[in-house]
This record gives sequence, structure tokens and C-alpha cells, in this order.
Amino acid sequence: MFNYLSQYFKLFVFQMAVLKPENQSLKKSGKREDYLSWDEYFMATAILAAKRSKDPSTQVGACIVNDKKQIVGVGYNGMPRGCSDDEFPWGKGNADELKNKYYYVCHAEMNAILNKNSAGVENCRMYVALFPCNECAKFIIQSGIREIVYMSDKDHDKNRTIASKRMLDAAGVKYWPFTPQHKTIDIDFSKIDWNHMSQC
Ligand SMILES: Nc1ccn([C@H]2C[C@H](O)[C@@H](COP(=O)(O)O)O2)c(=O)n1
Repeated sequence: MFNYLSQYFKLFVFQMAVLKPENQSLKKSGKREDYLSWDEYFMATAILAAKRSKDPSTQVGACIVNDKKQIVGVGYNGMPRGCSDDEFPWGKGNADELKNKYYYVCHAEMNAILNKNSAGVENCRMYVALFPCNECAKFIIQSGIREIVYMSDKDHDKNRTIASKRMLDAAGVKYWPFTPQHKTIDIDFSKIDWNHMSQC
């Protein structure tokens, strides 16, 4: 009995020592608190990539991440290599369909998969600004990507999205929408103190 009480007392003393104000440093390392979550970081990377898109109406970005939280592929919607953005059409709604972008543009998801910097993207997660269309769903499934995190489902009632979800569901690819905790993630080069690299 005495031994039990003695051990309990030692544990109590240790706990009080750790929690004492002067030892708060063990709990408060002083780390910055307002950092991006992993999901925000990867979705923001997709949105940043979308800023490279020349599409005047819809800029889409995608970011592929492996189970070690390493970015293994990034892409945005754009014309194929060698097909000049200044010569191929960015139109939509033209009676002559060859003057619209759709026959030519590569989707962000496809580019992210083809831009992969690893042997494969099996079992990876894709962060994408806009829900994948049916053609992208085929690429995603065949590449082995297992999860999709998306921001916009604006085309949810279009057949290309309905067919996409039908295939993704059948293939067991999970998908869910993402709501970032930060309303804005600013990259304002003029606001960064380059002498101290502080963005706070
Ligand atoms: N999952 C998707 C869907 C569309 N895109 C690209 C392809 C086009 O550049 C644009 C769609 O144009 P809109 O009809 O919205 O004017 O977005 C993509 O990359 N991934």
C-alpha cells in the first residue's frame, strides 16, 4: 500500500512540475499558430496552379499528394505542348465547334497526372478546384488515385459530372468537398519582409 502511494505521489509531483509556469515551454514551444492545414496547403497549391491557366472563363488547378503528404503532381487546364495559347481557340458557344476550346484543352487533372514527378500516383489523393469530368474520372481511376478533394461542383447537374461520379463510385474512388479554414490565403510579394522572411 505504501509503495502504491509513493509511486502515485511521484507521478503527481512530476505532473505538477511539467505543468508549472516555468515549464510551460514544454507545452508552448512558441511555434506559429496561424499556419495552413495540410488540406489548405494542397488545395491552395491547386488554386495557385490554376492561375497559370489562359482559359478566360474557367481556371482549374489540380494537386496530387501521396500518403507521405508529398506533392507528386500539379497541373492546370491548358493547351497541349506545341499548341500555342495564342493560336488555338479559347472560345465557347461558337456554332463552329472547332472555334471552341473543348476539342483542344487539356484538363487540369490530366496534366497533374502526366506531370507526375514519381513513378506512379497509385493510392494518392487529388486536390482539385472543380469536380472532375467523366474523361478526367477515367484518367483518375486508371492512374490509381483513390481520393478526390474538390472545391466546386458547379457542373453537378451535367451528364459529364453524373457519369464521372457513376464511374468513381463503381471504382471505389472516394470524394468529398473541402471548406478551407482561412477565408483568404494571400501571396502579396510587397507584404513579405524579405530581410526577415516573415509573412505574419
Ligand atoms: N474537371 C475539369 C473540368 C474542366 N476543366 C477545364 C477545361 C476547360 O478549360 C474549362 C472548362 O470550361 P467551361 O466550360 O467551364 O468554360 O475547365 C478542367 O481542367 N477540369
